[in-house]
Amino acid sequence: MISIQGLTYRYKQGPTLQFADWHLKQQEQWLLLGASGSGKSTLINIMSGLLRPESGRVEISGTSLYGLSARELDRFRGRHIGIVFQRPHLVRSLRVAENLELAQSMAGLRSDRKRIDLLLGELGLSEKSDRYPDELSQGQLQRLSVARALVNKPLVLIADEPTSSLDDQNAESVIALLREQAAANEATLLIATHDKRVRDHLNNEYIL
Ligand SMILES: Nc1ncnc2c1ncn2[C@@H]1O[C@H](COP(=O)(O)OP(=O)(O)OP(=O)(O)O)[C@@H](O)[C@H]1O
Repeated sequence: MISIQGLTYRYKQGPTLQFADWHLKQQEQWLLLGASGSGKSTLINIMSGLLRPESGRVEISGTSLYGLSARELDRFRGRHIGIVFQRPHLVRSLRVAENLELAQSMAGLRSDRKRIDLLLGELGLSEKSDRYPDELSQGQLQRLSVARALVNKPLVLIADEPTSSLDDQNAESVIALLREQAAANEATLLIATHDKRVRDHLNNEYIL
């Protein structure tokens, strides 16, 4: 479903990174593990379509990401790849539901308020639908970024260090939320982390 082959990346004033081939099947749930500096964020960005590798391929459901034009890649990413960033990427001047509508229109999809209301309900944010991001707590913002990642029913849900700034209880609940939501949306889940607390929860590991 998602696979990488022969990937390398070279930073101009930095190291050349090589990544072993990897194949993730539909609906599998994986951890990407590695010490600080081992290349997790680099690999996540390449697999998310955000960073063109020096060589190699990333294939998602038969589409070679870096064979697409920039415009096609933007569309594909918006439509099929849900990314939960370490810090939520939200538009502060738009309300919660409007942020999700924006994610739909950026992927070239029609506004689907039913989908938005369903997700906000599942993530305990129904009452915040007309609020602005600045009016939300950290935990609520994190749930909103999960909603944003899932709103277009992506094939893949990718999270980069989703628990690094959280206490034990919140870390547990974010992992549970990602797992449940990936399963409910039939998405493949990939979590990059160096957080040992996450390790017990998923049994597929790719180690850098
Ligand atoms: N813009 C850059 N220019 C040069 N080198 C870079 C750049 N970004 C990252 N690197 C180097 O590339 C390597 C991999 O970095 P990356 O951020 O992918 O690691 P990571 O595993 O995500 O680390 P962490 O867990 O600390 O976030 C590191 O040695 C880093 O110093």
